[in-house]
Amino acid sequence: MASQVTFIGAGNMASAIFGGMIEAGYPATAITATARRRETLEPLEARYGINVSTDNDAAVANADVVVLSVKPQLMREVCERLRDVVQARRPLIVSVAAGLNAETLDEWLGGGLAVVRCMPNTPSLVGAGASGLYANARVSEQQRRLATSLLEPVGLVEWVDNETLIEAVTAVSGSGPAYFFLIFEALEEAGKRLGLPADSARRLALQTGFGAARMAQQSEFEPAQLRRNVMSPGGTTERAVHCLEDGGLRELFAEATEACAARAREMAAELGKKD
Ligand SMILES: NC(=O)C1=CN([C@@H]2O[C@H](COP(=O)(O)OP(=O)(O)OC[C@H]3O[C@@H](n4cnc5c(N)ncnc54)[C@H](O)[C@@H]3O)[C@@H](O)[C@H]2O)C=CC1
Ligand SMILES: O=C(O)[C@@H]1CCC=N1
Repeated sequence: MASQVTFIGAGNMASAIFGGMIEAGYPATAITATARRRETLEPLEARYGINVSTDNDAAVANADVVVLSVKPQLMREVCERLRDVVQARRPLIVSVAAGLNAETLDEWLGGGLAVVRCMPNTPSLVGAGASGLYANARVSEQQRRLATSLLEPVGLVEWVDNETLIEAVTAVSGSGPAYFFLIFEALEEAGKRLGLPADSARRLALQTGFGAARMAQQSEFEPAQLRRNVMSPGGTTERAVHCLEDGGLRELFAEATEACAARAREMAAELGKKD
């Protein structure tokens, strides 16, 4: 029988994950999602056929897995209210919240729990996500496989063996879609400045990003070689790439990802503060 999975906080990330699970054949009847208001839940119930509830305690009472998917700032209150029912049931806890470490979550939930910390990203909504996962010492091999099977339907799953690496995952793939959206915006603007109609510029930019990613995933060559293959000596790409390199693109990515990881650490310190 399928494990009973309860999502606390039926928002974007939760619906991406359970939507993917259902598409991959997971029984909707084994999935429950909660929110504060019924209006949030009704469309999800109608679309996916999952169980919905505004009562977090009741939704956790029979769960094998509890996916914590409310905003990080709400997590403490949500966890502390769930403490009794979680301690009675002791399900596998999976958190997708940014900047909250496994130990803090475990403490808020009363302690001694198997906790998987996951950093997914929004392309999970279209089945092309990338998630980094970390398991605390109480997570069994079978629970690891279960967590993998929940996340794999919406994209790539990468386990890390040190929790601090979740900050690096956040900097690369959790926040990463925003970097690429920014590049698409900039490329579209640049295309327009060169005279392309706006809609053509956007389509060309997006398809080029998609094509480059797909090609790099399928190719036997690494991205640097694929880039060199486009750069004919003395040609157009060489000029453009030198311009980006001279402008400090690599250093900017190093700085941006460091800033991102530092913010994740800051959030962990702020949110995990003891009273
Ligand atoms: N948006 C992103 O790119 C990413 C988000 N995350 C994490 O995912 C988590 C959720 O983010 P989103 O889905 O974007 O937020 P969201 O705002 O779409 O979803 C949160 C949901 O929680 C519900 N909620 C609020 N209080 C509740 C309570 N007391 N009980 C039950 N449900 C309650 C809200 O009604 C809402 O539906 C966050 O912790 C965030 O850090 C992680 C990776 C990427
Ligand atoms: O910006 C944030 O805090 C969240 C976590 C990763 C993506 N969005």
